[in-house]
Amino acid sequence: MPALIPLTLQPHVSRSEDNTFLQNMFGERSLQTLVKIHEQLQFYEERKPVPVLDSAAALAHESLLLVHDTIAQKSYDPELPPLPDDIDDNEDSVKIIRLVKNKEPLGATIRRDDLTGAIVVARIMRGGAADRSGLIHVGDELKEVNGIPVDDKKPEEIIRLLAQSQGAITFKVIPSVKEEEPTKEPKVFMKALFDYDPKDDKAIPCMEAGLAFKRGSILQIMSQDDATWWQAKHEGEANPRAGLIPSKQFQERRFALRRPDATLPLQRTSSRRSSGFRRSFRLSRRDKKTNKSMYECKKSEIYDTADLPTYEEVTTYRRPSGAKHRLAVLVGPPGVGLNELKRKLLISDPQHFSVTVPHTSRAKRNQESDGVEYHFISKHLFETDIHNNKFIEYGEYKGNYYGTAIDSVRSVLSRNKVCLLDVQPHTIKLLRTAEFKPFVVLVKPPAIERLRETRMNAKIISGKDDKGSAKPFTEEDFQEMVTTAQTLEVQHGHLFEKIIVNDDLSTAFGELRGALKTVETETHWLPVSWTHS
Ligand SMILES: Nc1ncnc2c1ncn2[C@@H]1O[C@H](COP(=O)(O)OP(=O)(O)OP(=O)(O)O)[C@@H](O)[C@H]1O
Repeated sequence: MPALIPLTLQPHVSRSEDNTFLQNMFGERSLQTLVKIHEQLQFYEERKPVPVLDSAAALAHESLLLVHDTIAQKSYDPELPPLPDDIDDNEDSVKIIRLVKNKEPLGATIRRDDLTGAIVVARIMRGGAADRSGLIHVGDELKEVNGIPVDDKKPEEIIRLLAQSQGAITFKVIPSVKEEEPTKEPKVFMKALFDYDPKDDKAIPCMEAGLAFKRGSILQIMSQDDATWWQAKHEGEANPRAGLIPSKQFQERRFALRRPDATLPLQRTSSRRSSGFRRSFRLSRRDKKTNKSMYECKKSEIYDTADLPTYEEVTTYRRPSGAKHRLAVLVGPPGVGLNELKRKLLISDPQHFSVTVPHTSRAKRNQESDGVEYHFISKHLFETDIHNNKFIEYGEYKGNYYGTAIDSVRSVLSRNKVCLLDVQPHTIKLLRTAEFKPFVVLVKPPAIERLRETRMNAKIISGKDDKGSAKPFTEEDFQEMVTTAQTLEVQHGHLFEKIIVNDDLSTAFGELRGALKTVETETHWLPVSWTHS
């Protein structure tokens, strides 16, 4: 039934199409409902109704918020019809997108398609403005920005155009046929083993989209879709926007190319002494005369080319109560004070800390007991054990072998004690297993001026002669300590979870003890591979 046109309007309606239009409009049910609501409201307004419930105002407020929330949670993106398969190039169906952009970047990168020459969206940064809008997708072809055609523009020019625009930006795009699958927030965390600054990276497709980080940073990897550029953000960072970082594979390749010397054997930092693995033996020895340079390193010091430090996947770990402790590994240049720090730890809590008992093939002396100063074994057995890789480190001095057996470490750990072990840096990688979960600390010397001040009365056990006599530090010792520490940090920095400067001894000791306490009791990051053995 045609609706009636109000009388007041009738004289103005002369054309038949106007008449049809008005009839249709007044015939619409929604309009009629609105008019009815309007009339009811007017009716009640005049009667000034009293609320039925005292809490009516609060209820109304709550309902309003509920309605707001319901609406806010709904997606009102326009549902575009899928593109037909037989899309004609000359008849591109375009999509007009209007985004309101504040100061943050758009969060998308573009490139010129080699084949078609078109400007296409190369990637969408997770959590960025473009991603959150859900309207722009990888592969979309960009035709216009704010009405300016971009076909003939270089990607850099377009980026500039985008960076300059504030507020609403209108894009005209030809949507890519394949739309990206929405993915769940990934839970992959990587510890960065190198420093990275996109400003120094010529290869990055968009410097502004890069994410800078330092060695030791924990990164949440948001996307590994691209083989060369991952998307990541700093762990715990509230901002959902991801940045570009080089992928593990790509960075490894770059490191391998950048460091042709990586395959060369390491230069010994000191020809004077083969420092390091004598140390873990010395603490448990009473015979102080025959220590030090008596051991010759037998393990290879070849730099492992597989050790290109990029990223290591990590996860959170908290030592279950009663579980074995992580192995506490100390590394540092000769004379820096590792022995002193271990001694202080042992004295501070002998029930809690312990060291390994070394093995030797030399004959037991009268005052010695097997298993106290050393485990005394035959030369033949020592050689068999070497052959069977039973030693973490071993050496030979005056025809006798000395070494730290892996089982000695196990023995300390199985007594539920923290095992303090100091090793040569190249040994660390043998210990990096789920069983030992080594917590590796580098002890560094302070600046040389401070060494001169603090070590005035200290003595270094000289390795120049075989007697191992203790002598005051020389200027050369200090210099060597500083340069060795620098080399250690450059070559093995990625292996250290903690770096302590041994300036004031009690401060350094406090720091070391605090760090050990933290790994014993608190949640921290650990390589994923160590958590499922
Ligand atoms: N912070 C410090 N301040 C002053 N003296 C120190 C400090 N740390 C260590 N020393 C002293 O320096 C000397 C060398 O220390 P220590 O023997 O512990 O070194 P080390 O790292 O074990 O060296 P190496 O393995 O080459 O023997 C000792 O006399 C020690 O008391």
